[in-house]
Amino acid sequence: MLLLGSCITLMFPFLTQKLIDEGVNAKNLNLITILLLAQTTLYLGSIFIEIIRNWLVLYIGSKLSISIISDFLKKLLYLPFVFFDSRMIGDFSQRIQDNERIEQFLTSQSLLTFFSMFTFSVFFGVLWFYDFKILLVYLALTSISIVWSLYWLRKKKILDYFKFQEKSRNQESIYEMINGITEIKLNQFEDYKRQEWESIQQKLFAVNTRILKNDQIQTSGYELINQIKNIIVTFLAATFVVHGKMTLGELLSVSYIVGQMNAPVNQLIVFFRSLQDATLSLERLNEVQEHPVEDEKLSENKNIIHKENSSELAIQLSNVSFQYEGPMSPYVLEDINVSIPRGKITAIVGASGSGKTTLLKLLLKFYNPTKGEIHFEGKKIEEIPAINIRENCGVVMQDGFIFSDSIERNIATKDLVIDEQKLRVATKIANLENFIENLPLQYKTKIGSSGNGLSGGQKQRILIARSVYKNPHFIFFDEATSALDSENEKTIHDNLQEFFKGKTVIIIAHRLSTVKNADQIIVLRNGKVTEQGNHKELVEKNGEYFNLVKNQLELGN
Ligand SMILES: Nc1ncnc2c1ncn2[C@@H]1O[C@H](COP(=O)(O)OP(=O)(O)OP(=O)(O)O)[C@@H](O)[C@H]1O
Repeated sequence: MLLLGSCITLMFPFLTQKLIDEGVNAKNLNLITILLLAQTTLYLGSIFIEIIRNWLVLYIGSKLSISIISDFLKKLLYLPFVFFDSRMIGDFSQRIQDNERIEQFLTSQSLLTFFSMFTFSVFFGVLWFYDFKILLVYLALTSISIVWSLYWLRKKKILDYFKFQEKSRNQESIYEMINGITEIKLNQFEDYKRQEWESIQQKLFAVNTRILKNDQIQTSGYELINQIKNIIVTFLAATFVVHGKMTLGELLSVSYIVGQMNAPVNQLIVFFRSLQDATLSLERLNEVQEHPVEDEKLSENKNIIHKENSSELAIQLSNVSFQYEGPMSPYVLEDINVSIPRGKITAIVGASGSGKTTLLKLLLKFYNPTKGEIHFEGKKIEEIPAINIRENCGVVMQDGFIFSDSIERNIATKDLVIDEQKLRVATKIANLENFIENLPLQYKTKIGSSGNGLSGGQKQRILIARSVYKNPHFIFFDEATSALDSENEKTIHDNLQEFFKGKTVIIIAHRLSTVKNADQIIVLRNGKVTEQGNHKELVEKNGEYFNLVKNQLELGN
C-alpha cells in the first residue's frame, strides 16, 4: 500500500514533464487529454490510498494507546501507598495526559514520518535522476535548516518542564475547587480560590509566551532557510533551461519534486519535536514505571490463615515504632508491644492524633514499621504479600470511598458475579434493607462518586456491608459507626456481634457502647500504649481509660 502510494506520487512529475514537453510543445491535444485523464486517475488513486492509510494509523494508534495507558494504570494501581502520599492528584492526571504525547509519537508521528521518509527517498532518487547538483544544494540547505531547528528544540526542553509543573498545579487547583465546593461556599473561599487559579494561569501564560517565542524563532529561521533553498534551486534549474541543459517541463518537474520533498522534511522536524516531548514525558512516566511495586519479591500466599494449627495469637506487634517521613520526622508510634488474640475483639482508644489509624495502616501493610516487628499468624509481615493480608481483612476506614456505581457493586466490589445470598446477609447486618427497598432500582440504584447523594450514616452502612459481604477472618473498623444515630448503631452493633464470632476484630472507636464489650482494650497516647485490659479492669484502674471514658466516652452508658 505504502509502495503503491509512493509510486503514484512518483509518477506525477513525469506526467507533468510529458504534458509540457510532448503534449503542449508538440501541440498534441490527444496526448494532452490522455495524460490529464491519467493524472486524474492517479489523483483518485492517491486519495483512496490516503483514506486507507488514515484508517491504518487510527487502528494501530488506538491499539498502541490502549496498551500504553493500560500498562501505566496496571503499574500505578500496584504501587505502594507511600508513592501516593507524596503526590497531588493534578500531578497524576498530568502524567496520564503525558501518556498521550508518547502514544501520539509512537502512532501518528512515527508512522507519518516513516511514510514521509519513504516518499522523501523516492523523490530523492527522482531528483538525482534529473540533476545531481540541484540535489546537492537541496541537501546542504535542508541539513542547515534541520540543525537550526534542533538547536531551538533543545532550548524548549527546560520550558516544557516548567509548563508541566504549572499544568499540574492548574489541574490540582480545579480538582480542589470541585471537591471542596461545600467548604468553599460555607467559608466564602470562592474569591481566594479563583484568584489562586488566576495566578497559576498567569504563570502558565508566562511559560507559554517563552515557548511561543522559542517556537517562532525556530519556525521563522527554518522557513527563511527553506525559501532561500527554493530560490537557489529554481535559479539553478532556470539557468540550466537558459543554457539548454534542461527542458521547461523538466524545470516544472524539478520545482514540483522540491515542493514535494519539503513536506517530509517538515514532518521530520515535527517528528523530532514530538520525539523530544515523548522522551520528556517518558522520563516523568518512568518515575511511575520504575518505582518498585508492592512486595515485588514476594510470591503470593493466599492462605495466611491456617485454621488447623493456628496459635491463639493472631497478630503480634513487638517494639514497633513508626515515622511517616523519614528519620527527621516525629515518631507517630513508639515502642508498641501489643498482642491481638485470635477470634476476639480488640478495641483501640485514644485521643485524636494518638496514632490509632496509623497502627491499623501498619497492620494492613500500607507502610512498614520504622523499627520493630509485626507478626501475622506467626509470620513476619514483611514475608507476607500485602494483597494476601488485605484479602483476608474486612476494613472500614474513616475516609472509606463510595464508587460511582450501583449499590450492589459498591458492596460486592471485585466479585464479577454477585452472590445474592451474601448480598442480602450483608445488607441485613448493615441495616440497609429498608433504605435499599425504598430506592427506585433497589440494589441496582446508582450512587454518585464518593457517595454523593448519600447521608454520612448511609455511606458508613454501605462500607460495613462491603466488609461483611467479603466475610474475611480479620475485621478492622476505624470509626465505622461514628456517623450513625444511636438506634441504627445499636441494631448494627447487635447484628455484628453474631458476625464477629470466631473472627479477629480490631475496632477503633470513641463511643463507649462500641468499646466496652471488647475482650481487650488498648489505650494509646501520643503514639504509646499507656494501658491495656478489658473495660472492667481499666475502669477500676482509674487511669487514662477512666479519664477518656469520663470525658469522651460517656461513662456509665
Ligand atoms: N500521611 C501522613 N503523613 C504524615 N503524618 C501523618 C500522616 N497521616 C497521619 N499523620 C500524623 O500521624 C499522627 C497520628 O495520626 P492518626 O491518623 O494515626 O491518629 P488517630 O489516632 O487515628 O486520630 P483520629 O482519632 O483523629 O483519627 C498525627 O499526628 C498525624 O498528623
